[in-house]
Amino acid sequence: MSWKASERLMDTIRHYANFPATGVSLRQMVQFGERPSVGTLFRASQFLAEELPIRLAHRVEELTNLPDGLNEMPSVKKVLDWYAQSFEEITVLPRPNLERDIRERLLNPGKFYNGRGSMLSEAIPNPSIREGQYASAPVGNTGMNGGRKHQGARRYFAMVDDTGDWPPELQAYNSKFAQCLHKIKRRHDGVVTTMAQGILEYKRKRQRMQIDNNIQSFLDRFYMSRIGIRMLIGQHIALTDQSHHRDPTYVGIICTKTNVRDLAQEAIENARFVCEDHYGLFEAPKVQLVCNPDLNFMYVPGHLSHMLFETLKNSLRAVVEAHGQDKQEFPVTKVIVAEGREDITIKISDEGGGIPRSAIPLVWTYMYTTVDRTPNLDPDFDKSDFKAPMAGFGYGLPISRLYARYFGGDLKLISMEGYGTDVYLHLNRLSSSSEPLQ
Ligand SMILES: Nc1ncnc2c1ncn2[C@@H]1O[C@H](COP(=O)(O)OP(=O)(O)OP(=O)(O)O)[C@@H](O)[C@H]1O
Repeated sequence: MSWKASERLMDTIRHYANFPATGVSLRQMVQFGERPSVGTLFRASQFLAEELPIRLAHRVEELTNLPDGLNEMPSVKKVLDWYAQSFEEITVLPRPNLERDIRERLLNPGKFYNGRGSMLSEAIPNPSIREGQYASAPVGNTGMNGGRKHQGARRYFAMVDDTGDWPPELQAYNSKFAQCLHKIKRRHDGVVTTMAQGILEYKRKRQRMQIDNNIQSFLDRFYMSRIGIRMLIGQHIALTDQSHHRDPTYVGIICTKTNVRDLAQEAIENARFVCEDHYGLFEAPKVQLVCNPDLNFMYVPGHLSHMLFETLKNSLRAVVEAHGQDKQEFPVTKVIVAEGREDITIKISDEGGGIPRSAIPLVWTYMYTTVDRTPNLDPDFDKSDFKAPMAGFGYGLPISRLYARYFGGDLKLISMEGYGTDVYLHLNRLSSSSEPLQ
């Protein structure tokens, strides 16, 4: 790979990094409906063609300025190059030249659509975070009163009329743009593993056991931003690709009727399977699930599966290790799902001996694990987004908490040392809260 960012590109990146990211809510993401029109998709592409470079630019800036030589680690540089290259690909993609009336139609959809054009439910602040907790750069420092004005002009969703007679350039641009996003998504598949590798390189070089608070909060911001970028990209690709017959409960990758019991059951089976496999058990410890079978809500099934699988794996591991692999019977882990007006809460209770209180803050740090041997980190090992290339890296809990917070939920852990652990996964069902990026 000989790609290298030019000085000019870095200048453009610095310019984009002056603008704040615009958070989008789950509710806004589903407003597209099952089959958005060419015009609507084009508007969304235009939003993303500015928003994604802004988000990527913030990451490049942060990676460039990482303290204490962390920015010099080969794997960190590799990640930085991916971000810069993706930034370039989006910003150089030629936009179509549109006739005036088409531009009018796109910009003032209301006029053509019985006044229902650009309706948009506003995103409310994310309740799970302190203001600015995952924000990229000091906002306010945007010069030319840039940020705000710029932000107001851009909307993620605008319903544009669906008469079908859009010029072919629009359709062509939409599919080029989606292809470009697809390529970028694939390029970034290995970011978590490669970044983890970079942190390992740093820890070895500096002979550090743990990472400090600065680096911890950088990683939180970095991975949170990655969740958002991939969410927007994944959503856009899925919305554009209307070739196959889709499930009507899906809008992009969001399922408007995510069935909690089915997903939990599947996560339990997967975690038990991994546990049997890992410890060579005839039968993994049992898990009891208490959940209303009709409980559905709007969510991204991939995110929920990921969080459940990670926490269940932890519980099963703790149970087996606390009671000994040679046991015939283990205490049952309980998964209780409660349905409130605001939240759906999933409690995972195990009798795996708990965690000492002094170690609780550590479980949220990256790279904290009680697995003796961290597995070999080959960035190509498993590039799938959700499955567990991280086994034994200590990424399970902190990343799951980011997923929960991303849509206004949270992940909490309470332990009784000597007995077991309760993990509470709160999922916000109002879903109008913004991505926690501002
Ligand atoms: N239910 C639990 N009971 C006891 N200890 C736990 C439990 N959940 C997590 N831990 C402790 O917290 C540590 C960190 O958990 P985390 O899920 O972040 O990483 P990991 O399981 O070690 O590796 P990974 O999840 O990345 O494969 C674990 O190594 C374990 O010591």
